[in-house]
Amino acid sequence: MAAALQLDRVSKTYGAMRAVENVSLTIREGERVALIGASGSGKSTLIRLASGLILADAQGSGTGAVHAFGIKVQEGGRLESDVRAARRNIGLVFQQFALSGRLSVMTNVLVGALGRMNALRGTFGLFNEDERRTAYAALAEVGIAQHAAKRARELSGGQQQRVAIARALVQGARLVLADEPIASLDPKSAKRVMDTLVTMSRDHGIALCVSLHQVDYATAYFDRVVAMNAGRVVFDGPASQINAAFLTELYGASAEELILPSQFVVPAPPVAISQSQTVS
Ligand SMILES: Nc1ncnc2c1ncn2[C@@H]1O[C@H](COP(=O)(O)OP(=O)(O)OP(=O)(O)O)[C@@H](O)[C@H]1O
Repeated sequence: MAAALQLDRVSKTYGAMRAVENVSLTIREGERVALIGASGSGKSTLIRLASGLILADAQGSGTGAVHAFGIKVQEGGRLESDVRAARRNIGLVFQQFALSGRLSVMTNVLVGALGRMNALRGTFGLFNEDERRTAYAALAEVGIAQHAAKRARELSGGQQQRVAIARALVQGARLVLADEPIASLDPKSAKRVMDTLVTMSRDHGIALCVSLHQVDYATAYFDRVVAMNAGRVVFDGPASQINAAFLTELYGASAEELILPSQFVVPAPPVAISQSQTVS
């Protein structure tokens, strides 16, 4: 079975800055991975490389390759000519909500269906009844169907993130890459968004890779944690091995950024987000 995501010796340089250095990483179908690391460690760059939004350094054939479900995204510093085929399987959720604020919530979610529509229907946004039903069901699943007719910009940050998650569902994404999806949110909204992401992943078997500043969320919601430092993967293993001492050892002076603030209340364990629970 092809991996949901496979990065093979991928690097990215900006001028003299090695943002990502020789990273190889495999995420299996349905697997949930948290990506942690201090500011500037390369998390966002890695997610952008994985989705083909930016090109890796050219390093000769056989290196710098990214595949999603066996379909090539890029290799050797070149984007695959039919990158749309790979992107169809990849849903993206960003820190800044990446919705069209003046369009309705419903239309923003329907955008997820564009990749499967023919050019004419897509250009004019001629969504059919089936697509509208699917979009409404996705909005209901993330708990914001009641806001379907509102403009996206009228929603709170957390609600907008849930619109982006509904859009990934409508897209039929089998892998969701989320780049600091809770960084701009208050703790209650952040927890709700994390619950929604993990529930979506569980219920639909969608692989999930989420970059997070908050180590507490990484360990509470994910079995596998990948930690980055200065563009390199410096830890890839079970969340249970992550503790304050480990982080201090691993990150030295920048550990403070990663260690839980003492007043933080750890969110409910996965049992609270089991399949039987619907997101409200
Ligand atoms: N477009 C760019 N041009 C130049 N340098 C960049 C660019 N994007 C990222 N960098 C640099 O690459 C390094 C990695 O950045 P990246 O945004 O991937 O880190 P990050 O771990 O996601 O950080 P944060 O948690 O603060 O978002 C940083 O030193 C950053 O300044």
